[in-house]
Amino acid sequence: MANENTKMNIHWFPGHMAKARREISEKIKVVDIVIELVDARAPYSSKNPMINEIIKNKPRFIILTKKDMADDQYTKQWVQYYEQCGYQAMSVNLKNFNEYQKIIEKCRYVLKDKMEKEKARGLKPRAMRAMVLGIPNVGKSTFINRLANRKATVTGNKPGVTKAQQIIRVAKDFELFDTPGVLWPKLDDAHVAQNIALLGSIKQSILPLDDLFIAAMRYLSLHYPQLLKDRYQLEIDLENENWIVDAFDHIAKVRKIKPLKGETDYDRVMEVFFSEINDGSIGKITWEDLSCVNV
Ligand SMILES: Nc1nc2c(ncn2[C@@H]2O[C@H](COP(=O)(O)OP(=O)(O)OP(=O)(O)O)[C@@H](O)[C@H]2O)c(=O)[nH]1
Repeated sequence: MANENTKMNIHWFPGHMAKARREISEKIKVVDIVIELVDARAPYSSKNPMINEIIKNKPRFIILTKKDMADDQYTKQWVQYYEQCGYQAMSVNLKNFNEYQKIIEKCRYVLKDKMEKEKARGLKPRAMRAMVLGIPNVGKSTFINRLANRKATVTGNKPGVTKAQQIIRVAKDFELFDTPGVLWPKLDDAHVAQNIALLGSIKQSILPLDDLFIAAMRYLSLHYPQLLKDRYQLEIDLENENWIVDAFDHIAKVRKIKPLKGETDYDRVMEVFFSEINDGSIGKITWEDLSCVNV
């Protein structure tokens, strides 16, 4: 995920949020369906907290990306949950996904009534129009590029849309904004900030790294002890008050990290650990279950 690191520099200030919101609110007027991307490894934390207010009551299709890096069991539960909430939902690995027709078909299904009503009112038949939204790093560009498949024709600016935005036609009856709406995560919530730092959607270093390390280790020891055992031959006993120091020392030993001035090189241990979390080499991990939606 080396190229992800270059993308983690977004700092959201109130001005940025207001601008993003304004831009999306403007575009949304000419959109029939919103395709919202969230990261399957933390579907709640990778959602924008104000999405409902921003997109109002537009039909929504929620796509959980990076399912190849998430826990399949949790992913299934999250997809079911969104379906129960009345949305279309699907999990994908965008690196190996070629069923974009399926996505277009689902959009057609959702918009069938609307399009038929327009036809019955004598309006000229037109293509459905979609817009992709999501917080940084969830796969928006990958999704748009693949869906557009480069062959897409640029249909140009439409009335009511600012100049820089282009709408591309990706099927006879399906159009898409060529740039995604970038939304902010709920960074004032410590649980969310930690999760999205672990996903690589914000710079890990904007949080106290040792807190992030402790939270991640605690979570893994409770939910994925086998992954820690397989990757680092590490078994954590949270009852032991020294568990975190032991974990640092153990990983340093297993990864042959040289001591610094006679002490475990804690920074290097964290660097190794976070990079293995980011590139998925520790295993398929989901950082939150459905219990967080009631928070
Ligand atoms: N393993 C895996 N990687 C993915 C998937 N989808 C996207 N990626 C990777 O995630 C990184 C971010 O993807 P982008 O498409 O640039 O994400 P974005 O949402 O446009 O990011 P911003 O431009 O920061 O808003 C890239 O390295 C992609 O290759 C997926 O389903 N699985």
